[in-house]
Amino acid sequence: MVHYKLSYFPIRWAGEVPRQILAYAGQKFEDNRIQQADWPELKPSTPFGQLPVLEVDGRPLGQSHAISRYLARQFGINGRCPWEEAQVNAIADQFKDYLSDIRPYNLVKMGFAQGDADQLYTETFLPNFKKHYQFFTRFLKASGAGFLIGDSLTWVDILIAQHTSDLLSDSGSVFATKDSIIDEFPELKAHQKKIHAIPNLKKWIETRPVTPF
Ligand SMILES: N[C@@H](CCC(=O)N[C@@H](CS)C(=O)NCC(=O)O)C(=O)O
Repeated sequence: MVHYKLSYFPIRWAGEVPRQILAYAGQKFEDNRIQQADWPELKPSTPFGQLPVLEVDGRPLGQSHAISRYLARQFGINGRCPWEEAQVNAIADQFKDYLSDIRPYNLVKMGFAQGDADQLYTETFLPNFKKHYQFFTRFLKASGAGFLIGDSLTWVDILIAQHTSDLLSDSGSVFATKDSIIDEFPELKAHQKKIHAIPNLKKWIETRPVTPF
């Protein structure tokens, strides 16, 4: 049996989608959470000096989206044909652009930078959130099946549903916001509920370590 070891810091962030793909697939894996004090010694041995890293029978793979794509392909949630795979990649790349656009806000919310969180919320987060959730809504409407691409689950459903869930007012996340902003995107709200009701994902979410992001 293949041995999967996912190394990341003890937070959800970039490690959470690979973890959820493994959980969705019912795949046992080593959920290796690295404490900050242990990181400097480990860093030089990783492919790109960063985490997450997935080890597959000891072979390391870096970059969170590459890890997610690899796992998604193994477990049948990377799109059902080359066109769907390309669409999945497009959503994943667009999501990275979105994260890059809202990075100043995220860094302050996570406590990694100083700044006026309220001002960044209004000027940086909100316009970019609305812009991207309009894009994602179009994909959900085109699918008509409650998934972003095609008529079945792909890993970008897991990616976007986790982000939506972090924004909910009762999420316990540092990114929790007013429900009214999610209410403007009913398709995305229903999408999050649908994806997180998938039994293996529901179980993972209920039992995973509680962290602020
Ligand atoms: N593009 C990379 C970014 C990875 C990344 O930024 N990792 C951060 C944690 S989220 C990290 O390893 N920071 C520690 C360091 O750079 O020394 C990915 O998506 O995997």
